Amino acid sequence: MSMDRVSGPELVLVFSGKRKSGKDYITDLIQDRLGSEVCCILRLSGPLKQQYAQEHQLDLDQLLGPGPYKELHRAAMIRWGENRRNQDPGFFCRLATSGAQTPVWVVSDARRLSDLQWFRSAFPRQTRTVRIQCSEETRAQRGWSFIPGVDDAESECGLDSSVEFDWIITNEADAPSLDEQLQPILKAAHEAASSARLDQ
Ligand SMILES: Nc1ncnc2c1ncn2[C@@H]1O[C@H](COP(=O)(O)OP(=O)(O)O)[C@@H](O)[C@H]1O
Ligand SMILES: C[C@@](O)(CCOP(=O)(O)OP(=O)(O)O)CC(=O)O
Repeated sequence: MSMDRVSGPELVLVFSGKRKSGKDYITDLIQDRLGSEVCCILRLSGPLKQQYAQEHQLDLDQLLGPGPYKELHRAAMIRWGENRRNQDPGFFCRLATSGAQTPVWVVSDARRLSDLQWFRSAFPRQTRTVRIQCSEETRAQRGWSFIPGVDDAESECGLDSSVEFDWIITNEADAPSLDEQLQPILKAAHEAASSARLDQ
């Protein structure tokens, strides 16, 4: 089946959540369930890290991974990205989405109202928002500790209030299983994929 789509996505799932809440883990799981023909993961931090690594001679693979390396550079990357966004709020959204061709897009890391606004205005019919949440204890077990200038800044708190999410996922050991919680999202994705097939 050809996926050379020119018509844009059928569904755009925009994820947000604090660092170590599990955004990468859960969006990977969703892509696993849907397959890469149906679903691509778009990271707004992807083009940011790429450009930042190039300008500062850093190891891009390590910046993209979940380990401590990116934390060393996070505060400076936030400042660098904010400069860019202040000039053009859609800058990273446009770069991250250019070339995406699957019917379902999973955006793994919205952080600011301007990110949501960009997707809602570019894809008003297709955009749904998903919040991933968990306790600070769980985040700490995954390696998180509070850093002033990072955890109290817009990058982490920009979507804490005044957003009504379409779905909220609790990523904790004692919450219902992720498969169960992700069911309505996967259902919407399957529907979007079949309507894309009908359109072809
Ligand atoms: N439900 C889970 N089960 C097992 N490990 C998890 C789960 N959720 C997250 N993790 C692990 O916790 C760490 C942080 O998750 P990650 O997805 O990188 O968070 P974020 O992208 O929100 O910063 C990673 O090492 C990840 O594999
Ligand atoms: C400078 C950043 O883009 C770094 C984001 O890196 P990740 O998206 O990898 O972070 P977490 O998954 O939440 O740990 C943050 C920003 O404000 O743009």
